[in-house]
Amino acid sequence: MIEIRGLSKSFTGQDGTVVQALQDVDLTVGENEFLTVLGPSGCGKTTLLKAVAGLIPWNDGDILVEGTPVRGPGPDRSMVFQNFALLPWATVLDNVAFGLRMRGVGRAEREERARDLIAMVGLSGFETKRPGELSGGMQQRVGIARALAVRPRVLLMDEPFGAVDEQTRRLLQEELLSIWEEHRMTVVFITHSMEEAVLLGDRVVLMSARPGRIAEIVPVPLERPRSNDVGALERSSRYAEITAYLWDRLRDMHEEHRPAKVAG
Ligand SMILES: Nc1ncnc2c1ncn2[C@@H]1O[C@H](COP(=O)(O)OP(=O)(O)OP(=O)(O)O)[C@@H](O)[C@H]1O
Repeated sequence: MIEIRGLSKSFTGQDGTVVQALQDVDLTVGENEFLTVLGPSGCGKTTLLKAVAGLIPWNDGDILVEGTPVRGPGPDRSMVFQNFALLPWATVLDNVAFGLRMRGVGRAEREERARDLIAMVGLSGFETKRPGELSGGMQQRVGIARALAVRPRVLLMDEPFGAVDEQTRRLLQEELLSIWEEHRMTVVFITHSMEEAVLLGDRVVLMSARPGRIAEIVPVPLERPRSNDVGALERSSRYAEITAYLWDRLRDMHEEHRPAKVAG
């Protein structure tokens, strides 16, 4: 579904220093797979996602989505950002319908589709509100509805639940799981939370510190559907085993990058 081959990306800062954000990344994401990505801060997770979204150019390598090389953004891919990135002056309805409007979908159809999506994310009744009038969790629901409005084959999520409280995060995780269970699409989901990575993912990609590479891919053989009893899943021994393994691996990766102690 998504094939990333030999992807490298560097940034040149204003002072001329070059930061190698990604180096030789190979990754294949399966059709309708839910892939979660974990890695230390600054290892290039967002850069990887933006490249797949077609939002930034890269130096080397190829990205193919359903066999077609990525050359820029497209209706087959939608992105959900951590900071919601909604239009502050537009209503919930207009925010959700925005992508459809850009694609020339007529008003009646886009509003109908937007209303359905608003209902799907539990925001019926808030159509005429503006983002500033909503809580963080509600704003992220709008972000998700907006991303889904164009019926993408690929949903790219950059730490979407990082800015909301724990309870809201849990609700959003369950909602996302149930939307994905019903509508199936390929999801690449970045998170800083090991628990979240395991709870949601079919596989967890561990990225190493800069320059970002794929350190390991850990399968998550937990049963699906998972949305109906996330609590039971978290209490299972298999869940505990996988999260413990990820902890160990991330600790090892951290140790590898710690400067060696000087003797004496
Ligand atoms: N536009 C840019 N210009 C210069 N450097 C950049 C730019 N975008 C990212 N970088 C650098 O590239 C590296 C990777 O950044 P990226 O945001 O992809 O990391 P990340 O893994 O998503 O981090 P975090 O987990 O903290 O969000 C970082 O060192 C960052 O400073």
